[in-house]
Amino acid sequence: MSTLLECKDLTKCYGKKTAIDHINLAIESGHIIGLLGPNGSGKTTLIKMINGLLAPTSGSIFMQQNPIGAESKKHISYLPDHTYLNMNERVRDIIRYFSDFYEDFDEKRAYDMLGKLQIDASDRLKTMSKGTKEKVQLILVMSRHADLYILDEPIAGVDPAARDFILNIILSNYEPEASILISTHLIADIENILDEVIFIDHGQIRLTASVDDIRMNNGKSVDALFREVYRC
Ligand SMILES: Nc1ncnc2c1ncn2[C@@H]1O[C@H](COP(=O)(O)OP(=O)(O)OP(=O)(O)O)[C@@H](O)[C@H]1O
Repeated sequence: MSTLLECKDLTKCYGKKTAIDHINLAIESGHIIGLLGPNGSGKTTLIKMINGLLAPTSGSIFMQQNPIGAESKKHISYLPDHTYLNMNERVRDIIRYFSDFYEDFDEKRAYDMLGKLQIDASDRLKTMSKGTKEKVQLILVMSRHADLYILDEPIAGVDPAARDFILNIILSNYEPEASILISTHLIADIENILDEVIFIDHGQIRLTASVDDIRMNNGKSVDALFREVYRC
């Protein structure tokens, strides 16, 4: 096990608003980590900085000892909270673009997952339901052989019956040495696949713990602990 990602004294301000407040964080390889926090706690801001889409106000981020940049992007597969795909495209054409763009993209894996979810690769995105579009985007992201997968709300639009199936697809399509950082409000649905959680609040880390420790020490599920910690 080695450190994949490190945030050192990381801060992001939007004008006078501090969205991320002097965060220190390390993500080890081979773990599935839930990034959990209430609305506006800073999850998406943190994720965007890790993906090089926002510049920190101060502090630094290192991916495999390198600062965030072109090299780190080769090793991070990112599912954003909003789609960036062209809705007019057919799935098979998008797969071809991804295959051309990312050296680590595995077309066979993408078609296997599409088949399991009975999604027709000749369909255009704009003809699909919101949940199916989300499944396609998740498949694209999980079809890369990345070292770190960052999923911002991966199952929000997927119906409850399909969620377990999607989670299994996530689990069966990443290498044991890779890590997955998942931001979600659907904690109860996802906590069974998590190894660790990070609770974030007002841009600060409130708790980092293994899911087993939470269950043993608190006698609670992660969902129950979250509701207790963040009770309004
Ligand atoms: N572009 C922006 N300009 C100004 N303030 C912003 C901007 N983006 C986010 N913020 C503020 O930064 C804080 C953190 O927002 P962020 O979107 O990172 O939270 P989040 O935890 O992802 O929220 P949610 O769970 O609702 O998606 C919030 O107070 C938000 O209003």
